[in-house]
Amino acid sequence: MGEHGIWREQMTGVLVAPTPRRAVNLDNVGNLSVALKNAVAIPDAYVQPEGLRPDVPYDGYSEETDQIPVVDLHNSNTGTVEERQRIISDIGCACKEWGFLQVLNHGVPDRLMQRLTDLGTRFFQMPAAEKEKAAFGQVGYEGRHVYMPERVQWVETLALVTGPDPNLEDILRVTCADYREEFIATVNEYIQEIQRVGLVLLELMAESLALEKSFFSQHFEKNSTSVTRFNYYPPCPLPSVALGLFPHADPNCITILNQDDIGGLQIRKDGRWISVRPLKDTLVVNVGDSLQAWTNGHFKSVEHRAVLNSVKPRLSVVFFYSPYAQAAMAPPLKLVDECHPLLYRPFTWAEYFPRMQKKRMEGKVGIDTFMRLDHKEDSPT
Ligand SMILES: O=C(O)CCC(=O)C(=O)O
Ligand SMILES: [Fe+2]
Repeated sequence: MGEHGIWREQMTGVLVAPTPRRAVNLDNVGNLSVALKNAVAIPDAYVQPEGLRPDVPYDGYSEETDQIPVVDLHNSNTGTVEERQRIISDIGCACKEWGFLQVLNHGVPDRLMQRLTDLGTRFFQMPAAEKEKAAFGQVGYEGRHVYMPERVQWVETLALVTGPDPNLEDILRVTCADYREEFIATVNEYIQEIQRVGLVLLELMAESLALEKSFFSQHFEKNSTSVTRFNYYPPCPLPSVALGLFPHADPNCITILNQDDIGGLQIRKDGRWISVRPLKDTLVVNVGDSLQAWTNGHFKSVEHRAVLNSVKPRLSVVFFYSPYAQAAMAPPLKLVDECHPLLYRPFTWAEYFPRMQKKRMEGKVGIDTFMRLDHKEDSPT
């Protein structure tokens, strides 16, 4: 069962202690300093080492923010050949250059997205004891995310296996009595919709690489592996020293994220952190490490992190999508040539996932450690 959640730590009074437990340098934090004027302290475990503290505040939007690719899927099925070709090419560029895009007109009803985020928020706003009834180690509720020894991420999560053997009903069995049925039905409805979007994206991605349209998607149609995770970031009195999620790349193939309108997701491009502006009714799409390897490095997984604000809680619902566990992710010959020598050996999700999980990776190095052909220390762990 879960240990202390963030809220419980607040209850202990640590967050309202009159004297800061650690001196915090508020220089160079831009407009966050205003919000931080009345800040007091947060538990030491949430204070990150200098090098990890966010150098860009959650709403520090820049020119680069506006260059993040936004692709309108409206004509992906019904448009002219040229319109469809344009979408394919935009998605291809986004996956090669950014590993990241936002998609509009994806077809998931706005009402459903809203209902899902409302129910997720309702879950996290329950008392700690209620949430902890849904804590089962790696799945379900987790109120304290220790990432490196002694370092904790300022987030609470609810992780649900949504494929191939969903555990949603088991996880919620003894909690959320008032809205359990509605929560389960809404998640199930959302999963149907988001899988459909995922398959469309995988088809467009394959076409952008001049592969058969079903090259990737055929391995997702039956028994795909998916986890859906609700991330809840309570307001943090000292957002310039804490982190919601440490920098990481997702290990799966593609990630589709539905978020509220607060903001806090940042991606790293060419060494710089860029704040992603939440766009209404838009889904965020990440290339994950497995797809980077499967495409022989033509697509890049994106390093990203979640930063905090001191005023409002934030919720994101993240769908991590991978093929069925035994599907061989082998780069196609078409993507291997003199300029692009074979980088990764074929692997399955069943093989990669447990290895990656055992070794907590920092930043964007997981796939290279385990699957890259020229990696020297690829020893079994
Ligand atoms: O909440 C976010 O914006 C990021 C979530 C994320 O990166 C993850 O859950 O892997
Ligand atoms: Fe992520």
